[in-house]
Amino acid sequence: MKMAEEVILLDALPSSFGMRVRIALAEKGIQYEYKEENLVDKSPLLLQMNPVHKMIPVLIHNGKPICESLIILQYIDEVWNHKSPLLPSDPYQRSQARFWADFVDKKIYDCSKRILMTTGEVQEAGKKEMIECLKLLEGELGDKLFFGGETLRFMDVALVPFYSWFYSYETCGNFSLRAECPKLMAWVQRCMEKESVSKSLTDPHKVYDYVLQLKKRFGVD
Ligand SMILES: N[C@@H](CCC(=O)N[C@@H](CS)C(=O)NCC(=O)O)C(=O)O
Repeated sequence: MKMAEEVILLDALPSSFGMRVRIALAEKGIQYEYKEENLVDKSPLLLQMNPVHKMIPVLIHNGKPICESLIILQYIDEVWNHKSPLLPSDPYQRSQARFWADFVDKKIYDCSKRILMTTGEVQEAGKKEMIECLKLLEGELGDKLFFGGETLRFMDVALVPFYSWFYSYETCGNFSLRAECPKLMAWVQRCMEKESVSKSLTDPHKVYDYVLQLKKRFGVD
């Protein structure tokens, strides 16, 4: 890394989107300063660096902010292109990795919210759709070791943080994702063998504590 590079990550431990950035920085071997944000009392720095969405994660590289986790991953890949490429060089393969990462953002997050923050029929529909989505992802993984093929790439980094939330989905939804999606679980284990992943993922029980706080705050039981 060049001298005088300053890399700061504004993040919150339970955030899957933040975990993505932590994994990418670890894959690239980038030293950075981690700053935990309190999302119910956001810092002036976060409001200044992400005035549009006021959300974490934000990567601040030499004073300049980059927002939105998937955009941050692409930025990291372009700036630190000396090792561990996240996106493939072939344009079609790149488009496919981006497509599936976008699918995760459009579907998985939405199903999670229904599983964690609703009850009854809405929650049931969320559970059903989550299983459908994960099975679809299993199909895309096929017999490959990783979504990126032989090694961890963009789509793996985009998806694996949600594993930290699986325990909460299963506990709140009273169902077993592990039983439904064994191939995906085997992929999670392969990802977890990488230090960049195991060190970046937040303990599922800590995520669950956070979920319980959220439920209390929003009056969901
Ligand atoms: N699309 C965004 C989502 C980021 C996001 O949802 N961040 C949440 C925490 S997980 C946040 O900062 N929430 C604060 C708020 O909504 O006020 C990304 O990929 O970075």
